Amino acid sequence: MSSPVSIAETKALLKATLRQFEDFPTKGILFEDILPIFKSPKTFQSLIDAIKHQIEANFSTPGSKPDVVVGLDARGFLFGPTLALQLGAAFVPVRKQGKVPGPTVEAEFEKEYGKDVFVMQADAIKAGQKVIIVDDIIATGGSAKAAGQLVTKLGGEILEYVFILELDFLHGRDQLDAPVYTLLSGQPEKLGS
Ligand SMILES: O=P(O)(O)OC[C@H]1O[C@H](OP(=O)(O)OP(=O)(O)O)[C@H](O)[C@@H]1O
Ligand SMILES: Nc1ncnc2[nH]cnc12
Repeated sequence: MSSPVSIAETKALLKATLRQFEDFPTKGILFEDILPIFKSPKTFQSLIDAIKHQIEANFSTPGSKPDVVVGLDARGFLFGPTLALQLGAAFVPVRKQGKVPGPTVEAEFEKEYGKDVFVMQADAIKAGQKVIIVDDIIATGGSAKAAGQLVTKLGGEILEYVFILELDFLHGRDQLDAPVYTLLSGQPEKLGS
């Protein structure tokens, strides 16, 4: 595997990799496409390394280490399991309604372009477990807030939310009751870091 890259270089790689599509999935939305990240092993690796180092720096004592990484359906599944493995933590998916068998907890939410329902298996998280919630993008914060509600319902403790990109003009982080870490933040068409 390639040698480690700095956080600054990781941000530059990510910024150069993201691309935008107008009026997707609905008119008026400028869609940020993160999928090209996963076409480049160097960019994917540096993304995982940057998030892992940040988490290990902030949650390093034995009692503060994450037990579980929760990833949001569907783009949080692209890197959540890899991150969990690197941290030595479990991975738990939050899924959209109708996909999860057995007893569940559910939360309705609104996002930048519509409404949805998130579902988690009721035995997915044990009371007192420490949780990192990951997703690709925070826009209005509706999705992340709903995922956080499910974790809290099961007695999990949210250490931090992690996103690749924050559309900061939508103030999504104001919806969240735990620290937020993002690699990129800004206007979609003119990303700042
Ligand atoms: O902050 P919000 O306004 O809630 O928006 C952010 C959410 O929207 C996107 O997911 P989407 O629901 O489009 O699902 P997908 O991952 O299946 O494409 C994105 O991956 C986040 O989960
Ligand atoms: N503008 C956007 N681009 C990609 N994913 C999103 N999820 C919510 N808003 C989004």
